[in-house]
Amino acid sequence: MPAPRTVLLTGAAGGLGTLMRGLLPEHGYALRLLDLRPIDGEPDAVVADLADKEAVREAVRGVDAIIHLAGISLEASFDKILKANIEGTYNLYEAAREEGVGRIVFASSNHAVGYTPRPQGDDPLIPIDTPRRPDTFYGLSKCFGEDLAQLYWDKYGLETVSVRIGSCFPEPTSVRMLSVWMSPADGARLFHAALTAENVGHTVVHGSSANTRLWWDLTSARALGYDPQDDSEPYAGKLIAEQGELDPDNPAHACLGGHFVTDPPIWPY
Ligand SMILES: NC(=O)C1=CN([C@@H]2O[C@H](COP(=O)(O)OP(=O)(O)OC[C@H]3O[C@@H](n4cnc5c(N)ncnc54)[C@H](O)[C@@H]3O)[C@@H](O)[C@H]2O)C=CC1
Ligand SMILES: O=C(O)[C@H]1OC(=O)[C@H](O)[C@@H](O)[C@@H]1O
Repeated sequence: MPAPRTVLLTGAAGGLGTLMRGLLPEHGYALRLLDLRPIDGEPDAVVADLADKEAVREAVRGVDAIIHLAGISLEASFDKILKANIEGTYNLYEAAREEGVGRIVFASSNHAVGYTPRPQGDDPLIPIDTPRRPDTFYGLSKCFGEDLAQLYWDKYGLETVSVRIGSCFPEPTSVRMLSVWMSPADGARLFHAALTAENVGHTVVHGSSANTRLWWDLTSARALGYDPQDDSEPYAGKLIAEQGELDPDNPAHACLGGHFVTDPPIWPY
């Protein structure tokens, strides 16, 4: 596959989309933007719902690859998740197949395996082939997306890198995030590696920085050429002083998915 230049970024108005709009052009990409919501200062962005199959097909036409971030990013009712994350991701893959797009980078999540106990003491890091244990309907939709990606690779030769993102924000804001944080700059490095590595088929990777307190194995991400440069450790002293160490007897501290394993739906719309 020739190196992609023009990349459709779905979910471009969101938190991660906004960070990536700032960082990915430095890696040489021309971005086409799509979101449900208009984006300030981006009059050419496609404002469309993933439910609108015609609009999605038009948006993917002519791009070399897609970074798929759009969707509901927290727990919500099953009906909402079904529409945005399950049907929406299906519509995007169908459009990509019909338009001959060669590769998608799919924003999966740690919540696809959120009930996995976090390593404690000398426990080994969580491997990338750990069994699925979604912690929410949201996490379940990410399992669906990964399986859809596998189907479209096996059946149609459309490649995907599914990135089980930990927490990608400018700074970690909780003690848990010290272990799963992905700095925005490392996020852009990982997306770049996922777009350019050869022969990925469908590859699943963990998405985080090289944190001192890492909970999961980054081998499959590094095999794409990802070389993380950041570590959450400088934030550790302040966060632990404010919040205390994780309590292994608290279910919301005992699993990879953190409070997603215990909280009710929190999507605001
Ligand atoms: N930020 C993080 O740390 C993590 C993010 N992810 C995933 O990465 C992606 C981006 O996350 P964030 O930027 O944090 O979420 P966000 O909620 O800030 O952004 C999501 C964007 O998708 C758009 N969107 C929602 N439904 C849509 C639809 N039907 N059609 C078109 N656009 C739609 C929203 O308008 C929003 O701008 C999400 O898929 C999320 O599940 C996964 C793990 C961690
Ligand atoms: O686990 C986490 O920290 C993150 O995981 C996700 O999948 C969510 O989209 C994000 O809003 C959370 O902050």
